[in-house]
Amino acid sequence: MSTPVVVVHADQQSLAEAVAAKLVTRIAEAQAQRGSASIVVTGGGVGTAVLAALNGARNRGSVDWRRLDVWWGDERFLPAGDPERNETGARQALLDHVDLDPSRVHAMPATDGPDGDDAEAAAGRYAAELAAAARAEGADGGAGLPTFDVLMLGVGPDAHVASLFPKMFDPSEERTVVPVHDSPKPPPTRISLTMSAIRTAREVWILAAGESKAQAVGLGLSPAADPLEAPVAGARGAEQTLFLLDAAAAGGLPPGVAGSDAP
Ligand SMILES: O=C(O)[C@H](O)[C@@H](O)[C@H](O)[C@H](O)COP(=O)(O)O
Repeated sequence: MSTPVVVVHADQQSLAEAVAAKLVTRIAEAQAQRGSASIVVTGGGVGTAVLAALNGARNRGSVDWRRLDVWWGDERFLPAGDPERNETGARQALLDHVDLDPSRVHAMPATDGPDGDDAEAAAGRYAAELAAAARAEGADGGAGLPTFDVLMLGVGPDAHVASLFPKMFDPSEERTVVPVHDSPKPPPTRISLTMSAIRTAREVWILAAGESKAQAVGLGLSPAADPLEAPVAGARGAEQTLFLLDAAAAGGLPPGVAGSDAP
């Protein structure tokens, strides 16, 4: 498990642009190394701003979009095309504007999909899609997950990540995808990767902007925090964990944790 590194940008827009440029670099590196790349995207304000910035990034031509897999960390369990779905926001911000292979865009199921409004079955279906990708990659160590080069997560003011809310998930859950009911953030029914699935990613990038996130970010970086109460404190990448923040979200860093200012 990697120790988090904190990078602070002036404001949300410069954060989004810097993360987008960095993402292009990581994707291009992964494609050079193993022929393809895989990212996990997140819903929410900053996550969507990053995808919009990626659409406008000067270096976006370095990505071979046909050799990119796009997965979701969580989804709001609503009908396809609903404006509240994370998929809808991601498509509008980026995915509809680049030449992706549609079979590599792995949206989470919608309530008008094959499982209807059965969130358990929909979560199981997504887990099966992940497991199939792991088998196709030939590198499945039994976890049922393909390689995730970069997994991005927004953070809630309550310190949730993906749809793992404080005291509402099982940190030792062995499944890779779970249904979530009675979410404190609307809508109430969601689908989410589990903490164990998140932690298999090579790199986990936590994205946060605004003063309302400062306390959650502080908890996420505090060695004393209990991940069950502050899920962001458990979100770590296998090789690297980055907290990519704007100045306001970096307002409550714990003692001894320094954020380096972005150049
Ligand atoms: O579907 C969702 O709501 C998310 O995936 C959720 O985990 C989100 O990323 C955070 O709540 C941050 O959202 P904001 O950046 O909008 O505050």
